[in-house]
Amino acid sequence: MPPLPRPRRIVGVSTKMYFDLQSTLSYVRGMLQLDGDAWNARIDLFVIPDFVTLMASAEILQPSSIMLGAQDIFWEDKGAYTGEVSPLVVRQAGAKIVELGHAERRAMFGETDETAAKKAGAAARNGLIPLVCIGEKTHHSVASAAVGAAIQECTPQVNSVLAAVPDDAEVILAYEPVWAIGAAQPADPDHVVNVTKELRKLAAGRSGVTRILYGGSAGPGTFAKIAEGVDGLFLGRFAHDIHNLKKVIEEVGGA
Ligand SMILES: O=C[C@H](O)COP(=O)(O)O
Repeated sequence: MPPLPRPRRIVGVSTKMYFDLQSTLSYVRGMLQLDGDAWNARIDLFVIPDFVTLMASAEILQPSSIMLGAQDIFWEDKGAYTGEVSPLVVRQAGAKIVELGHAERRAMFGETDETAAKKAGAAARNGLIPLVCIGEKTHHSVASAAVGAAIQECTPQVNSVLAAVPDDAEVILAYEPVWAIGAAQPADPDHVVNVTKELRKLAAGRSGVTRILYGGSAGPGTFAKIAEGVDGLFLGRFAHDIHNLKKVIEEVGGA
């Protein structure tokens, strides 16, 4: 059987909790300046700021095709859940994407495959695209063992999410090996390609679009080395300089 056509490429950046309020808004304004360039026709672009700047970011991005995301949601839409953020409200605030299961939330805030899956279901129910972060915690020094171990650890992470969303719902999976997040450089390209090619098979029967991104110290120069396995990049620190983001967009968009 010939390989399925690959989905449209997509690049996004999370500000995590790196910026203060004004810095976030000026970064989002900077992204707006990039809109309308030649990449527009070829790739999708998104930004995931903190919750507090979500509505102001939505207003800035309103004239553009740049998609807005939130860094988390709760799995219920309304009720006595003090401190949680409703997927319904996130959608109403202008978000199209919601990031779930990031390694930092798994390590520090008790996120599990089960909670990420429940939140993914809530996202789809509210018309949000779940962007679920998956990845193995440790890196084996022998390359072949590292690939097998990563696939084994990531498979249940992917399957639990896919089981929780309708078959035709759009899903983004961000492969982020935990050991490559916040590092000096991204994971070895062969490792990323070998793991993501296998993970793509887990979603092969779905009717909804499933895109696979790489994240973890990615920046300019990363995409070309792993394009065989992924549909784009999910960026952190190295895209917080808007000039770097522009370079990545041009690389992924093929300009
Ligand atoms: O959300 C983005 C990823 O965790 C990557 O972050 P990083 O590029 O700063 O390592």
